[in-house]
Amino acid sequence: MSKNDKLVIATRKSALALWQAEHIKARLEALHPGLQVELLPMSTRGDVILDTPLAKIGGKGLFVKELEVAMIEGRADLAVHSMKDLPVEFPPGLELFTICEREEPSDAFVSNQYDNLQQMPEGAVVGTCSLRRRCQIAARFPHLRIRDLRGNVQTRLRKLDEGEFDAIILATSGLVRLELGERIRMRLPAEESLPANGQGALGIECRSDDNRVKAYLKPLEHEITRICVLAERAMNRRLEGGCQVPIGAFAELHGDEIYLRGLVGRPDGSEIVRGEIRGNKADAEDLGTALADDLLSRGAGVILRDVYESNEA
Ligand SMILES: NCc1[nH]cc(CCC(=O)O)c1CC(=O)O
Repeated sequence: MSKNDKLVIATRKSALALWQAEHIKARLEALHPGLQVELLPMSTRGDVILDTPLAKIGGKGLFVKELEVAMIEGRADLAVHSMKDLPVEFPPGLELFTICEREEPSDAFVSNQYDNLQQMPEGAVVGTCSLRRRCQIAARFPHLRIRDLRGNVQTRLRKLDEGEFDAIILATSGLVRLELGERIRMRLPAEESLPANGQGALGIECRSDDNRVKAYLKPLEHEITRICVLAERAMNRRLEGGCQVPIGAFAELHGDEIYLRGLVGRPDGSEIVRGEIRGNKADAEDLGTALADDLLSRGAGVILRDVYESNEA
């Protein structure tokens, strides 16, 4: 780590992505005096195609491809991702090196009229683009109408304020990062809305062979978060679930014990298979895989097959 060294962070241009990149830049510069960190803001295909549900246009990878090319070509050294949005696999030459401390993992209920979902009357409209949120709300509140809501955090709030929706559901961490936490009327407990794997945690991707960059990133690693997120992602990997299927996965660490909860459901909420598992933190990935197998054996396998078949038809 020489004096006057420089790192470049490839980032999307949404307010949340820029906040996340700035946050990591500030942490790196505070940790390593003399290090200079620059942002390289880029548009990705996922940002350009705004009017189609994500599941239909190829899913999460769309938001990271351009950033990864920039790292492979050496125009950037790292990329900061929401762990939730990251595909399970990485291209050759790149890896997820750092998992940073998780902030609030919950989903947030945002409305200008209501304090919570329970208060909403027959036919009221809830906006979300996440099948996972849709499924869990539809199962508990069949009298509500759920409509697709895409766009970045500000766009979604604008659509709420313009009256297109009576309430919307967003990730708590995204709102808090953008200093919009006061818009939250209720943080949904995990029993009501089990979060997505990795929700609330940031991950940093870099070149596998770049020890200079890795040395700078090392102190940002948060072991507890890594253990939890590894268990959650292992569950998703075993389910081979993309974003066409509602899947929730949420791990907590109590001492050395992991408590992992998972669910697989039908998008209309007509069926949800839930499970949980406890075990030692050393076995994080095995626990995730075991919970996935348990869910598959109790009906999740049928749901996954049905959803994929109906997509192909
Ligand atoms: N899918 C969009 C996305 N990706 C990450 C976050 C912010 C929360 C996080 O870091 O997990 C959000 C917004 C949201 O879901 O409301």
